[in-house]
Amino acid sequence: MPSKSSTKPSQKGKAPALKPKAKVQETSQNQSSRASTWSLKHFVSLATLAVSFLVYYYYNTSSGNGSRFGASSQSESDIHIQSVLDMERAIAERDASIFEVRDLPGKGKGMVAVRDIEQGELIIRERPLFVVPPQISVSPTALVAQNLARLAPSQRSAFFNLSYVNLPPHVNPDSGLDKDLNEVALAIFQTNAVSAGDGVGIFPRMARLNHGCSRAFNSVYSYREKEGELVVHALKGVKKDEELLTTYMNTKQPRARRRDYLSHQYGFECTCSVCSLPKLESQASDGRLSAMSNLYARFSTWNSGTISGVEAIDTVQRIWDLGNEEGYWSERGQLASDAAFVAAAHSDLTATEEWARLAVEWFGIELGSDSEQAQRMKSLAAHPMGHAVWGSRKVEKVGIPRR
Ligand SMILES: C[S@@+](CC[C@H](N)C(=O)[O-])C[C@H]1O[C@@H](n2cnc3c(N)ncnc32)[C@H](O)[C@@H]1O
Repeated sequence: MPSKSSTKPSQKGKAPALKPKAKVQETSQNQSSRASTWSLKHFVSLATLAVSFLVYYYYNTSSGNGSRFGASSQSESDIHIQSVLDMERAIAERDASIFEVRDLPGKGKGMVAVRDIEQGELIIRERPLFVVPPQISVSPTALVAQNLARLAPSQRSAFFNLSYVNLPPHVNPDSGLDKDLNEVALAIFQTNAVSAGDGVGIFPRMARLNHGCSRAFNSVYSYREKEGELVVHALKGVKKDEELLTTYMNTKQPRARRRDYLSHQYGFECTCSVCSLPKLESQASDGRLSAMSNLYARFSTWNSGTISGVEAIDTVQRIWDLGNEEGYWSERGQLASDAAFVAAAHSDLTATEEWARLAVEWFGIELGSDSEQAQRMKSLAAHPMGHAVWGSRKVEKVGIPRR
C-alpha cells in the first residue's frame, strides 16, 4: 500500500543540517514535448557519464589521501594531478554550458541559466564533499570539523566559500581562532546541507541554488543512494537568464507559514514570484496549496480502507487538477505511482498501466529517466499483474488519468 510517507509531497527540501530526522523528499513535474525532451536527456546523461567517471576517479584516489601520493613515483603523481585537473575542467565546462553562478541582489549568489534549459534536463550531477550520519556521538561542531579535516585543500576552500546564516552572536568569524572557525563551519553546514540517503551532505555546486515557492521553483534535486550522487533536473523549461530555483521546504502551505519557516531557518524574507503576488491572488494560491495538502491527507486514508479505490483515484485527480491551476507540478511521479498502486490493488489493469505510464513520464522529468523510480514504473506499466499488491483489494474500476 502507499505508505503515509509515499503519498506525501515529494520535492526534495533542504534538510536542516544535523537534524537527523529530516526526511528526503522527491519530486516530479510537467508534461509536453516529450519525445524531444527524452532524446536530449538521453544525450545529456551520456555526456555526464564521462564526467561521473572522472568524479569517481577523483574521490576514490585523491580525497586527502597523502600516503598514496607519498608512495607514487613522480610521473604517477603528475598523471594523477593531471587527471584531477581534467576532471575539474570537464565539470566546470559542463556547468558553464548550462548555468553561471552570479551575485544576485538581496540573495547573495545564485545560479542563472546561460541558455534555454529543457524540462527534465539534467543540470547537475554531484558527489558530496561529505555526509554526516543521522546518529552522531560527538557534538555537531566537532563532527563537521572532523569531516573538513579529511578533505583536500581545494575541497575545503569550496566549502568555506559557501554562504551561511544564523551564526551565534558570540562568534567572531574574523578572529582567526579555531573555535570561531568551527562555528562558522557549522553555520555553513546548516545553511547548505541537504538530505543524502539517511544522512545529510554538502554538495557545493548545487548549494548555490536559491529557493522559490510553489510554481516559482523550476529545479529539483534528488539523491541517488546507489550511485552516492545527487542529481538536479529541470522541473520546468527554463529560459536563458532566468534564475534556477529549487525549494527548501514543502511549499504547499500558506504564504505566512512559508515565510516564517524560511526566515527562521534560512534568514531571508521570501520574495519569489508566488510570495510577491497581490493579496487576492496570494489568497487564491494559498487556498489551492492548502486544498492540495488536505487532499494528500485524504488520499493516505485509502491505506486504512476509509475510502474506496474510486474515491482515492478521484482524490489524486483533484490534486492533479489543482496542480495544473496553481502551476505546481512537483511530486507528480510519486502521485501517479501511488495511483498505479491503488489501481493494481483493485485489479484495474488499464488504470494500472495508464497511471504507471504517467509516473514514468513525471519521474523521468523530475528524477531522471534513468532513475530507479522511473525504471520501476516502466516495468509496472509492462506487467501490471506482476505487482505484489495485485488483487489485494475489492475489484473496482478506479479510473484512468485525465491529466
Ligand atoms: C543554500 S544557500 C543558497 C546560495 C546562496 N545564495 C549563496 O550565496 O551561496 C541558502 C541561502 O541563500 C539565501 N537565499 C536562498 N533563497 C533565497 C531567496 N529566495 N531570497 C533571498 N535569499 C535567498 C539565503 O541567505 C539562504 O540562507
